[in-house]
Amino acid sequence: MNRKVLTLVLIRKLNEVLLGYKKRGFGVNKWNGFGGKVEAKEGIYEAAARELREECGLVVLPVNLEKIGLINFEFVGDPLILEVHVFTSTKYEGHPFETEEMLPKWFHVTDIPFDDMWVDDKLWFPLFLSGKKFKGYFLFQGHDVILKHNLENITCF
Ligand SMILES: CNc1ncnc2c1ncn2[C@@H]1O[C@H](COP(=O)(O)OP(=O)(O)OP(=O)(O)O)[C@@H](O)[C@H]1O
Repeated sequence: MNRKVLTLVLIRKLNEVLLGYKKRGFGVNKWNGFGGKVEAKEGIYEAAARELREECGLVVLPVNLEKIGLINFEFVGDPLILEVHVFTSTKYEGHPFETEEMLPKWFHVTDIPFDDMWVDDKLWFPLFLSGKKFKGYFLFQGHDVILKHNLENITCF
């Protein structure tokens, strides 16, 4: 089984979450957190901080990232498992700006654009928004249909 390790960073203010509109590549035209592939010889926290900076200019120290989720995604017909490590942080520097990859925007927690996000987000975002940690698995058929999933609350990583 092949695995690709990815990061996903959700920056939070009291009542808002920073999302980015993906302009190219995997998940194009969807709102999502910031993230991407962990490179060889790079730690997962460092990778998360690097991707955030590359995609919207915000600077976060790896120690200020809190790991809140681990999700494995499988796509029917594809042997590659996406292992996504989800982080949050309220401690960042800078102001988000548009890059070649993402258009950042703050969303109120009651106004998350689920209809224009990955369909799994609707299931685990409520856990994130209520400060819970979770592990999950999603089996996708194509990019829009979830055939099977499980999601569990955990107390710590
Ligand atoms: C299937 N359901 C999903 N639900 C929510 N989020 C998902 C996701 N599947 C992937 N993601 C996230 O989408 C980003 C892809 O990032 P992306 O820049 O395309 O990755 P990668 O570094 O491989 O790109 P390049 O190969 O360098 O172009 C990355 O944050 C990853 O965690």
